[in-house]
Amino acid sequence: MNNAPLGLSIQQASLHYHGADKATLDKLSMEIPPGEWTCLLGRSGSGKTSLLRYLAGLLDDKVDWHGEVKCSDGLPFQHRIAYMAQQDLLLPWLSVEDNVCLSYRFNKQKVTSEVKEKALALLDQVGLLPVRHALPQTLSGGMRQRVALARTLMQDKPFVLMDEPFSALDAVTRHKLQRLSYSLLKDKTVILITHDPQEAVRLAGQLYILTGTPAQAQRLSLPDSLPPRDIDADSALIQQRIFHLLEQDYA
Ligand SMILES: Nc1ncnc2c1ncn2[C@@H]1O[C@H](COP(=O)(O)OP(=O)(O)OP(=O)(O)O)[C@@H](O)[C@H]1O
Repeated sequence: MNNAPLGLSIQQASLHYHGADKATLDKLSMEIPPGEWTCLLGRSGSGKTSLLRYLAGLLDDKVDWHGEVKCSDGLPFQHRIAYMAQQDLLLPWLSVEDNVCLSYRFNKQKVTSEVKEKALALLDQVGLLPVRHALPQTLSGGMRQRVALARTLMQDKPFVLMDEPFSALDAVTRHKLQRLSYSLLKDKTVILITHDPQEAVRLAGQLYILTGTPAQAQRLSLPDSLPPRDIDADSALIQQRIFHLLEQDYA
């Protein structure tokens, strides 16, 4: 099987919730390059989550959608994505290890010894092997998001859609988890929604900001350095520009 990372092209997309007065997105175009992180910013309500949920196939019966979504290999996009949300969505009655294997249970696939081995290897990578039998409520927020990250990796999909997965964490834990996620998802094509300009500039291979009502996507340039970036003068300037664009859109 060819495991080369895949890209995605979204062209002239419009999304309109049934019964809503006007469209949420209109004429939105984005190029998502393979094997990179594409970060998506925008004021609250601009339509970031709607876009991701539509791509994940979660809005098919709720919206009218026009436009083209094309994978670089020409095959359908849906069913080839993993989704990681702000809430870790761990099942409280399952152990850490069983939560990581959840997609197998959902798909009624057997959790074989090979599957278990893979889950344990991933828990080791996210530093949670010692707590594999623990229940989620006994873990800190950062640990729970690491379980969610291991579960996302367990699904082994070429596309990973992340909706503010680090936003509830303290600054240091967030920083560590950004670095860990970036290294473990290195062969994946990631779309990350964030409200944090610093996080966006740190992780983005590509940066879009949704502006206007209905929203369109505007691409911003990034420093020449490779992500994950440290804060320097160039990245601070881009953060400033993001703030400026967001402020204008809130006005
Ligand atoms: N099920 C729904 N039916 C009708 N309108 C909806 C529905 N879900 C969201 N919307 C509307 O679509 C718009 C975009 O919402 P969305 O949650 O995608 O924005 P967002 O940019 O992700 O916001 P935030 O940053 O606050 O999470 C909002 O005006 C919202 O009220």
